[in-house]
Amino acid sequence: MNQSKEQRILNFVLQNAVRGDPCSVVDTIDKYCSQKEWAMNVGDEKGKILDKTVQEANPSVALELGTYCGYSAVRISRLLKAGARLLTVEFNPEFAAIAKQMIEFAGVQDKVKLLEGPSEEIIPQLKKKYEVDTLDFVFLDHWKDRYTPDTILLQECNLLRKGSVLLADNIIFPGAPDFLNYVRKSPHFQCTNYPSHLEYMQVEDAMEKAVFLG
Ligand SMILES: CNc1ncnc2c1ncn2[C@@H]1O[C@H](/C=C/CNC(=O)c2cc(-c3ccc(F)cc3)cc(O)c2O)[C@H](F)[C@H]1O
Ligand SMILES: [Mg+2]
Repeated sequence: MNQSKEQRILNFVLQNAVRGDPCSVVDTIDKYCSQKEWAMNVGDEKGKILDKTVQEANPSVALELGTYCGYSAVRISRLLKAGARLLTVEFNPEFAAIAKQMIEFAGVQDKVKLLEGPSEEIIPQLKKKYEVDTLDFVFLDHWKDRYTPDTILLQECNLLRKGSVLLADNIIFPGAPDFLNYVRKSPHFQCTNYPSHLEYMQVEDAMEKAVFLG
């Protein structure tokens, strides 16, 4: 049975990156996806915006929705302080298996917990089952029409506190118009837009930061 694209990306990392070196894993995925096969990783240009936002937030507990191959999980976790952790959610078992191997190869498995299942089921479990009080940082990069319902769900589950930072990918392409509307119109969020480009392409894209005001 021939391999999936995601399996080919993982194999390229296993053969070309440096085990235990998250930066080399990130760079190797970018190399493969810019030269061989496009894939929906946040990429290096938007990745730099992600890096700055994570460093500014300096989270103790971070959540990612949509792990995919683990590119942004490795990218985020390499910046976390000692004792800080990233919970990343992925409901596709094949992608979860790839991401798990990617995270372990990068050597960040002690900082990252991959939660396999749909975000709408996992978010309500974060407090009791995963011992989360509130989230300091949330990266939204899963199905674009799920950004808004999951942002509402995070609030309903009391997982956001004054200053919690949400960062959403793909505001322009593929686009998340209802999310943009929701957070920009809400008195509970302070929004900032970061123009950029679609990963590995010369197509306009953007990220939106939405800080919860309580
Ligand atoms: C809904 N709840 C979920 N729970 C857990 N895991 C989930 C859930 N929903 C999805 N997943 C999981 O999260 C991932 C989904 C990522 C979706 N991302 C994109 O579609 C996306 C698309 C493009 C794109 C741009 C140009 C073009 F020509 C074609 C595509 C660019 C991007 O940067 C993207 O992020 C994963 F696949 C899915 O299993
Ligand atoms: Mg994306």
